[in-house]
Amino acid sequence: MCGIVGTVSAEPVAQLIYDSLGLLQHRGQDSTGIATAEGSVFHQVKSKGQVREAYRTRDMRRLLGTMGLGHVRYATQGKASAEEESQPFYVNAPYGIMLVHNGNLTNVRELREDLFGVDRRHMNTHSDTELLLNVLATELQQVIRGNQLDPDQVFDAVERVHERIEGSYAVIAMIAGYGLLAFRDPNGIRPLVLASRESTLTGEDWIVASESLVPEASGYRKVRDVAPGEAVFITMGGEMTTRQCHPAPRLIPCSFEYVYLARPDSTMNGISVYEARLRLGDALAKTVAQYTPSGAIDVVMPIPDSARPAAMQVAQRLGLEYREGFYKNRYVGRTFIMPGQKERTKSVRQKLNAMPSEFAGKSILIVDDSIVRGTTSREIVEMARQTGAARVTFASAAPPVRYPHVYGINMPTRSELIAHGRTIPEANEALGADYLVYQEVEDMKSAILAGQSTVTDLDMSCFDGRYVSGRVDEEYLRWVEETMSS
Ligand SMILES: O=P(O)(O)OC[C@H]1O[C@H](OP(=O)(O)OP(=O)(O)O)[C@H](O)[C@@H]1O
Ligand SMILES: NC(=O)CC[C@H](N)C(=O)O
Ligand SMILES: [Mg+2]
Repeated sequence: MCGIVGTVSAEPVAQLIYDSLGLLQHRGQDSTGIATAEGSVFHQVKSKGQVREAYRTRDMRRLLGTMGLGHVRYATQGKASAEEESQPFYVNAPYGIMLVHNGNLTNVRELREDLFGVDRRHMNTHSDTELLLNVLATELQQVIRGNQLDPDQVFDAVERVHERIEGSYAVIAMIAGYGLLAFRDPNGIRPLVLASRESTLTGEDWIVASESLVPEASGYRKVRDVAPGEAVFITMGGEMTTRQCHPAPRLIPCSFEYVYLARPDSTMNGISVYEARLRLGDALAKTVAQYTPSGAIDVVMPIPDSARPAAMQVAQRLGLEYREGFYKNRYVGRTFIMPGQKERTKSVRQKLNAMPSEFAGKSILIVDDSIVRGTTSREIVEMARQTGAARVTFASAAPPVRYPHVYGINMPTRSELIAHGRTIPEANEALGADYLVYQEVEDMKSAILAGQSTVTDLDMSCFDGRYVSGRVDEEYLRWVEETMSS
């Protein structure tokens, strides 16, 4: 997933970007970077790890300027540990462009060939973001007319970028001396919001970010979600222009944002993430009641953090007690987005501890938002048993994850997914619970989409194997499996 933010302001922006990245930390923990523009000079600081440890005071002092952008990375291509793949990426022509990207491109093989063979561009990393930046630079170079770059030329370039790249992308880029560009893929898979606040110098200060909680926390007013296919250009003087740059945009956002990725206090595409999670709990309660014998559950327990809203609703709907039996160490980050299975498994035990008094002799319904590799659930079931639970039922507020996610979440290999090629009883054998209940795919969709009409479809490819963009077929999935290790 990754978190991105960009801003044009009347005041220095480094601190605002740093604070925003802290708020987006849940979207990526591998590396982080900030770039600012002081006139037409870029300043940049990048570092491995999380935001709080990444920037020193002397780094912040160097980040001068009133336009800037930032990134927290959760790698989907290349290596999480590769410093040269951390973002932002920079290219010096035309003008000088600095770019951050949330998403994952699916036609990287063709892009790499064309960029080298036709455009004569050298790629120095395995990152798809480097490809994206070079496509943008090539297309911008093609459309430049006259001495001054204007928003129309920038939008023409984005139109051409949409024609060349496939997959998911929410992008923010700075063009040196000109302004800030933001655009979203024509399926609106990854999120991007636009917000502003009054400013004495420029009229308005602008911010674009992955999630709405970012501008809200800094006193900005959300203007709207950037539309699928749309591009926004904000000059360094604060003048904002937008244009739809795709002939047939559709809004098919990633369902996994609502299930797990996004913070619950964000609203995405008009849907409150928290409320969607509550509704996922309502729907799950019905399925739990259907598949478990009556009297089989004494208490409902969430796996902190992401499962709390759903678990609360399950308890309420089933008229059962809600208890917090797992204590979460707040200093350990998210497990699922860590690179490497060894680290993920170790982290579950460091992160969660079961309190025996909540388990001894009880029949527990453990609720999680999703089961992907089964790293968390396997450990949790074992911990519950070790602490004396009489019976363990496990329920997932998302359906079985049976297919790779190719749009920005690092689950590329089918064999690592606990539900791939397995029936639910077979998956449960691997988990070791007494009962295993999954949300139904259609129930998930109705729960997320309920009560609004802006979004009518969702990317649910990791649950149903239907990929909404580009050519994602068996051959491509095999190639990803061969080239990516997680
Ligand atoms: O089946 P798995 O491969 O273990 O993946 C699923 C688990 O990973 C996530 O938790 P994570 O610890 O990343 O974040 P959270 O604290 O927000 O729940 C998610 O909430 C599930 O608990
Ligand atoms: N999760 C993301 O959005 C990743 C962005 C990009 N594909 C990278 O690997 O850096
Ligand atoms: Mg979790």
